[in-house]
Amino acid sequence: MPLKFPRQIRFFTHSLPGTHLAPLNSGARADHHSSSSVPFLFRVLSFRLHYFAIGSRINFSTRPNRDPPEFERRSRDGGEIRGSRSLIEDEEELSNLVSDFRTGSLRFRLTSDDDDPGPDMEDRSRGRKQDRRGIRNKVDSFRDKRYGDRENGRFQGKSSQGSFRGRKETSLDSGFRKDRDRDRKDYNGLRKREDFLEDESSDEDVKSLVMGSIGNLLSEEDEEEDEDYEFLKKKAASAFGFDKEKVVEADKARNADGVKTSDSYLTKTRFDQYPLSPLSLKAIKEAGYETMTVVQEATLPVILKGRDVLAKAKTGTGKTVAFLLPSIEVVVKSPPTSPDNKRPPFLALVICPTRELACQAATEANTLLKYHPSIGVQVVIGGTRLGLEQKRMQTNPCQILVATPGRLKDHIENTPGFATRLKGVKVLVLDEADHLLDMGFRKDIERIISAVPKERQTFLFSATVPEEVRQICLIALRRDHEFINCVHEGTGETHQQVRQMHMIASLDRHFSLLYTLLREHIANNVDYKVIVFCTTAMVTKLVADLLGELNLNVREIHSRKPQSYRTRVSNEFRKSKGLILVTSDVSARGVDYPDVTLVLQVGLPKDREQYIHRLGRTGRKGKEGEGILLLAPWEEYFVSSLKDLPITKSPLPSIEPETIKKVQKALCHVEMRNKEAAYQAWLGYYISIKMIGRDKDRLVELANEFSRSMGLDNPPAIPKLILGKMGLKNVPGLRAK
Ligand SMILES: Nc1ncnc2c1ncn2[C@@H]1O[C@H](COP(=O)(O)OP(=O)(O)OP(=O)(O)O)[C@@H](O)[C@H]1O
Repeated sequence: MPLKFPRQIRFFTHSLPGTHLAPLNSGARADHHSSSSVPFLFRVLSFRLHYFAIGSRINFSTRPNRDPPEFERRSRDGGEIRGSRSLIEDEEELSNLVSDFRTGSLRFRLTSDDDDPGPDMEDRSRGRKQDRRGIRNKVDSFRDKRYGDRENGRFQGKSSQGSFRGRKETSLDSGFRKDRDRDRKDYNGLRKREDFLEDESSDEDVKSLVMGSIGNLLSEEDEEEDEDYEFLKKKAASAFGFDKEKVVEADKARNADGVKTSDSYLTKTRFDQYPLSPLSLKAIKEAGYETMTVVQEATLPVILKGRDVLAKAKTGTGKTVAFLLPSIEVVVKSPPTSPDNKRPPFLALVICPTRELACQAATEANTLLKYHPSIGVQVVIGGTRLGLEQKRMQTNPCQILVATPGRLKDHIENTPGFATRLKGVKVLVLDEADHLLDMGFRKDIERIISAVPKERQTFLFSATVPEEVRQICLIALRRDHEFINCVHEGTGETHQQVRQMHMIASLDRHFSLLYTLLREHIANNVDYKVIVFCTTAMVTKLVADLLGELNLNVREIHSRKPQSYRTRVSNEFRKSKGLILVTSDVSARGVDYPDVTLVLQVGLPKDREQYIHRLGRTGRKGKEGEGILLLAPWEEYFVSSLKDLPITKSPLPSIEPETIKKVQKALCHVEMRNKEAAYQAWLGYYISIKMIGRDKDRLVELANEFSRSMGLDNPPAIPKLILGKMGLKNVPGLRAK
């Protein structure tokens, strides 16, 4: 039975609540963390799509607000999936559909308007109206089915009060609108992203295919449905009794008092003004932390009261200490476990998105624990042998565990006694929460949340809080959690003391330009310390090789390097000056390299958040810094997503003919196989970017431009199998082997 899954599936978004059905008080926590009780729908919703359609048509849509580039306009065809069922009836089916998207196992055919014009506009509009009615009924019946039994209990009243009231409503609505306006972000949640891919998989191409295909599906703009969308949002909120977060705008409050400026990261509040353990205070002092940073001052009192917290604060402003310090307090206050206990409980669990970040958090924890000899920290991360970690955890019992999600899940499933130890968790921290919740980690996080007790305190910290995070709050945080926003509205999420520029140059000039910019920076900064971000691991390798050939002092970090190497280089870069680190997004978030003078981003960052986090490697702790984003003309559209940030277009520095020759010569020395790998990875990356990847012919033209920029007359041949996986079979301009 044929089923058409055309373009317009629209999901509910953040406004749907999950488990937060009870008024919260300290004694009524038990329900609030159950991931199992979270309807699947909410997890689907977290993809930030709006679910409208029922009947025989399921439509996907995002709402792009920018004019697409020329080549995109040409191919604004959307895409249609044909499947074999005609109705998504319930959560399970929806779940299957989405997990099929995730795994790419769903077999679908993309058709263009040319080969299948679909219904005319009038029909579509009629269809939509029916769909809207359908979804209204769906919301009602979903609520009744799931929560009918609670209507007479604590849930009752919440729905009648509604949740979109007063300031909270305004804040959420405007935030939501802003988010909708960022069209690509609306389906970012559906794409496994590069840094995750790099960390977790070697098969970038397959995943790129999945990303690209999904991107194609989520392309249609449809402004007509605003009204219904609003209706549904309110209806859903009312149906599920969703309370909005409390927004504590720390900077704003202080500005009003005239005490400090929005960009000052330190406050006058001392740590000893709070009831912290004297041993922690001693360690804090020794670490050189005299007063609290803004985020520490804003979150500590709330956390010490026992509340869950979602905190947003700019990069490099001390979020790690902000969540570790109160976590340590919880451990200090817990009764000691018997030394005979073979499986002593973990009391605090910190989850970080990358290995580097996990190691860094553990190091900070050890600094704060200096005078708590009885409290131990362990790190479990990918890239090391599971068995070694198992042994380490057995021989060095610890109360604080810092982990990356994938490896943590591995231990839950494979390490005897591990799950039991997790049952002791009193504090759960999700660091860089938004990144953790990128689709690739979402399932792991859900699994982890279901493995720790419901009765616990939870903190989510990040410099960026997109919609996905708000949705995961529903399953991770208690309903009475506070959203502490330390980013003063209007200042943007980046630091004022970091000068941001973007430059637009054709691809063939990128390498020479990069070299020129680095040379200039080095000449002007004796203690230069530069991070160059590249789009993929293999492009990173290529750029590092090239800069090395040009005799610059370069190190590289990306997922294709062994973990031991990554750790060594990371430590070296942390301590050094006069060094350039060329890296993929594995270094984009959270990594605390002091005194970075310049962050140079070459090519399109995967999204606005990633741009902000990458830039955040400079200007830390109130220091000055500089950021340059180098794009090709066809990537310039991305800059509009940064329009609220103080980034300006910079003229291009002149490139000496000598420089061009030197770079060309250096390129000749870069190994051919590295160029081939970079070319393939480049294609894989850009095919996942909707604005670029969906016009395959144009994409290949651009890839071949990239190939020429590496000094190749002919683009490298790509194995047929990979071309097939990338959906690029028979695209003119490609060479197959
Ligand atoms: N109260 C404090 N006083 C001075 N320095 C501090 C204080 N708290 C933390 N720091 C230092 O500030 C630096 C940045 O902290 P951290 O890495 O936690 O920032 P972050 O906000 O998590 O950044 P990102 O968003 O990039 O992850 C670290 O070197 C840390 O040791």
